[in-house]
Amino acid sequence: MKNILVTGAKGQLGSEIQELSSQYADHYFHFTDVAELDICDKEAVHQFIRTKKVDVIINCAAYTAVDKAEAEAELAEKINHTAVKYLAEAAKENNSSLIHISTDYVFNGKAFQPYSPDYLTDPVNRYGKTKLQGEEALKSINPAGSIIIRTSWVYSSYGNNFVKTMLRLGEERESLNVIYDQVGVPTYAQDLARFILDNCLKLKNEKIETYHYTNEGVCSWYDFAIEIMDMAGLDCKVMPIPTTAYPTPAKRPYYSLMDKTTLKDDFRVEIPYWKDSLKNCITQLGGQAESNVSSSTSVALSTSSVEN
Ligand SMILES: NC(=O)C1=CN([C@@H]2O[C@H](COP(=O)(O)OP(=O)(O)OC[C@H]3O[C@@H](n4cnc5c(N)ncnc54)[C@H](OP(=O)(O)O)[C@@H]3O)[C@@H](O)[C@H]2O)C=CC1
Ligand SMILES: Cc1cn([C@H]2C[C@H](O)[C@@H](COP(=O)(O)OP(=O)(O)O[C@H]3O[C@@H](C)C(=O)[C@@H](O)[C@H]3O)O2)c(=O)[nH]c1=O
Repeated sequence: MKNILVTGAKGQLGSEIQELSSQYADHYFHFTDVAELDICDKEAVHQFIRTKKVDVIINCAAYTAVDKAEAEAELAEKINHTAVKYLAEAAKENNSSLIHISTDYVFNGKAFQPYSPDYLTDPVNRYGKTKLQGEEALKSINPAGSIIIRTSWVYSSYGNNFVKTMLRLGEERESLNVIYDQVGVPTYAQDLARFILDNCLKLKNEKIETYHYTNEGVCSWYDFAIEIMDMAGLDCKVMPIPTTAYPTPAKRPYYSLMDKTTLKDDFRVEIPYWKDSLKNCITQLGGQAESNVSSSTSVALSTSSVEN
């Protein structure tokens, strides 16, 4: 039996872990979000981990608003860096392991083959910079049995994400411009949650390992949007545009593919193809919709009923 603390439990990944947790009844879970445990509160973090005798911390808490982070750099830095340091220090003191989640946005997007976990990092925006600072803090403190899992383009039926944005805009508009020259891999938070719960609760490594977990395959945001509209049965026409035609406060990496070889070798896992997982999520959204909107006939109709 492991005593597990999940931070940021109301976010996409935290919610998926929460939903799956009943299938892992041999463990005890503490689900906390900022109201129950603010990870920026050093004393509260130390006290929680010490008094609850936490064995494993799954840090799903983060500042994830990529564009807003350009203006709120200090807050992003506090949550994505300083708080990770507090969690790592508390983990080290209490012999707990820390499973920390990071991002493809630590890379600069200029590569042309998938980034290995030890490839040179060089974030192009504030969010990526603060996430990299968090990784570095964790590595230097090095609590035993801890890992960093970098993932990308996460979506879920919970929280806010690209899939739910596309479903909403797809209902509201006849056409939509979406960037075709940024490529990466969408990741269904439920798949990542399952991977963590199945594989990461009993790690024994002495030195922090960094792994990459995304769904299989590759696409651009444009391809992703086309597939979302198609699977949801929406008529909205998706038009491909270059990054230059969609100015945003934060730059995004053009190329975000990450090499999963070491994760697959070490954990012997099969990872779902992105389109199969997207279908599962859209089906789930449809199911949630039907229970919320009695006259709903399509998945797309329903997204606002589950939007935060
Ligand atoms: N979303 C994505 O596309 C990707 C995410 N990641 C990483 O995966 C991890 C999980 O992401 P995801 O589930 O999407 O994130 P979400 O933004 O959905 O969830 C993060 C949660 O953390 C909470 N939180 C914020 N500040 C604090 C705090 N001080 N103390 C405790 N909780 C806090 C948020 O609350 P509130 O909403 O109130 O701020 C929210 O509930 C993060 O580390 C993220 O960087 C990596 C790649 C892609
Ligand atoms: C809404 C919209 C977005 N886009 C583009 C902008 C951007 O390049 C891309 C994705 O936009 P979003 O703002 O939804 O996604 P973004 O917030 O950049 O997503 C990132 O979030 C963080 C937390 C991560 O860690 C990353 O892995 C990644 O998932 O799509 C369009 O081209 N058209 C549109 O209508």
